[in-house]
Amino acid sequence: MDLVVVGAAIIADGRLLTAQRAEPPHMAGGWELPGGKVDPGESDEDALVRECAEELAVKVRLGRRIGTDWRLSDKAVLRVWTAEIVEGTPQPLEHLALRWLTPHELYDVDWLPGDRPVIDAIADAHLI
Ligand SMILES: Nc1nc2c([nH]c(=O)n2[C@H]2C[C@H](O)[C@@H](COP(=O)(O)OP(=O)(O)OP(=O)(O)O)O2)c(=O)[nH]1
Repeated sequence: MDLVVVGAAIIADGRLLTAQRAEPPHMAGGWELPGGKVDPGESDEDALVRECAEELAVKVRLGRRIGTDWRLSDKAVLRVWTAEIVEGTPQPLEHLALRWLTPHELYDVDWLPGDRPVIDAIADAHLI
């Protein structure tokens, strides 16, 4: 069974929120979608709402799924949903930094390799 990682494409005012990883060392400094691993027995959607609360101190409402399973490695897949913030202002509680990217800035950060096709899909579908 693949390990499932869930990620949120949080969009507000035509911008996409991205977060800079603090660890592990080989990923630190790379930019990703907020999210994390689904716990045993937890639904993907519940995990994503929980991770956004833990990492960003915001309550999110999930929207549509972006694509299907995006392969991260031979053992893990990434599943992504659009999301909107319904409560709070994002704080980098577990990240080095946060950035809101306009469509023009979408490729200005050093995305984790696994995220690049997802960002392409977001751009192609004009989700921001
Ligand atoms: N959250 C997130 N993780 C990603 C993305 N792209 C990507 O390759 N990953 C990788 C990085 C990590 O190896 C893994 C997610 O692990 P994590 O450390 O964020 O998960 P977690 O919060 O549940 O952490 P932990 O309980 O293991 O400490 O997936 C992404 O866009 N968002």
